[in-house]
Amino acid sequence: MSGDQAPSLAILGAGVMGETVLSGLIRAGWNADRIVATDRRPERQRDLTERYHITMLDNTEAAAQADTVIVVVKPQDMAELLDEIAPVLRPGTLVVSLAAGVDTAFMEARLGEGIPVIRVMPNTPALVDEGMFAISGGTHSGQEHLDHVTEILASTGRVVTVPERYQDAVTAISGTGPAYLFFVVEAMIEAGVHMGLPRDVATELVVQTMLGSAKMIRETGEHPTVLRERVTSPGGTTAAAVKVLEDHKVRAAFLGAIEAARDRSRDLATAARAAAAEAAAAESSPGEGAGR
Ligand SMILES: NC(=O)C1=CN([C@@H]2O[C@H](COP(=O)(O)OP(=O)(O)OC[C@H]3O[C@@H](n4cnc5c(N)ncnc54)[C@H](OP(=O)(O)O)[C@@H]3O)[C@@H](O)[C@H]2O)C=CC1
Ligand SMILES: O=C(O)[C@@H]1CCC=N1
Repeated sequence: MSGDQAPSLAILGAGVMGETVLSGLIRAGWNADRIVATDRRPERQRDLTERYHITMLDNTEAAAQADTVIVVVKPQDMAELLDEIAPVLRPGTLVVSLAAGVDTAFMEARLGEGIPVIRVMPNTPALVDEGMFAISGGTHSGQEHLDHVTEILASTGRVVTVPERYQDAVTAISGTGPAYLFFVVEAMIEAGVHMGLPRDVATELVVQTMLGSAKMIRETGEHPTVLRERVTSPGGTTAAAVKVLEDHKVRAAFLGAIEAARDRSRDLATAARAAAAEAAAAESSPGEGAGR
């Protein structure tokens, strides 16, 4: 472990999700001088420094100093980033990936023997401390690593440990899930506006209804079908609405959409491996165009 003064956590690739984690740590009381981050674009680096008072470094400087390195680049950029930091990691440094599709075997193969890795699927509601994180350990990680990552992430949401084989489905449900719910909210607001409600009134009605319904599911512990049935008066408005949703096969559309997300998560693993193979080919024959 590094000394008291050294940064103990590095966030490599501070885009949307990297900043979500970063802001959560700061809100949870982490001292900004214990966090370093990286990003490719200088204007983004300046912006993050101004807003969070953290130090922006390059990837190797950050990875060499931190006890825990969180990698949050797109799956296709992961091979290049892991190859860049592998030589500078100190033994025992924990590497945590938040990328969809990138499995622990892929990370371990690039980082080398003995580097513990954890795969996490986060979601953006962590920005308001209501995130959902599912974490899985790799071959060289133990319970202490899972506990450490749980402690870091728990400040911004709930954390569950799952077998890694569930991660593509998790990605489709909770990682991608906020987008489905935002989509439903958008559609309901537009319906309100279509029927003549002022947009701000429609938004207030829909957002509070979404929040209240989520809270009701959690706090009553009742099955959603039971809660829906309680809203559905015989011959009433809800029955009329649900019939239209069933006629349009909305339930089947959700199943299809979520399966598509799960399949895309699997494809991203293939894409990450293809990007790695392409980079290796370019490295071994630099004269043929794609060499760095
Ligand atoms: N957004 C979400 O809701 C969720 C995202 N994730 C995962 O998080 C990861 C990031 O997604 P997201 O935050 O949305 O994407 P972003 O594009 O917003 O963030 C990635 C950031 O990393 C930067 N970057 C890329 N390569 C490097 C590098 N080699 N060194 C330093 N910085 C680099 C990018 O810079 P540049 O813009 O120049 O490319 C960008 O700022 C993905 O793997 C995704 O699967 C997981 C769950 C939810
Ligand atoms: O769309 C994506 O690929 C990322 C992963 C889960 C949510 N956003």
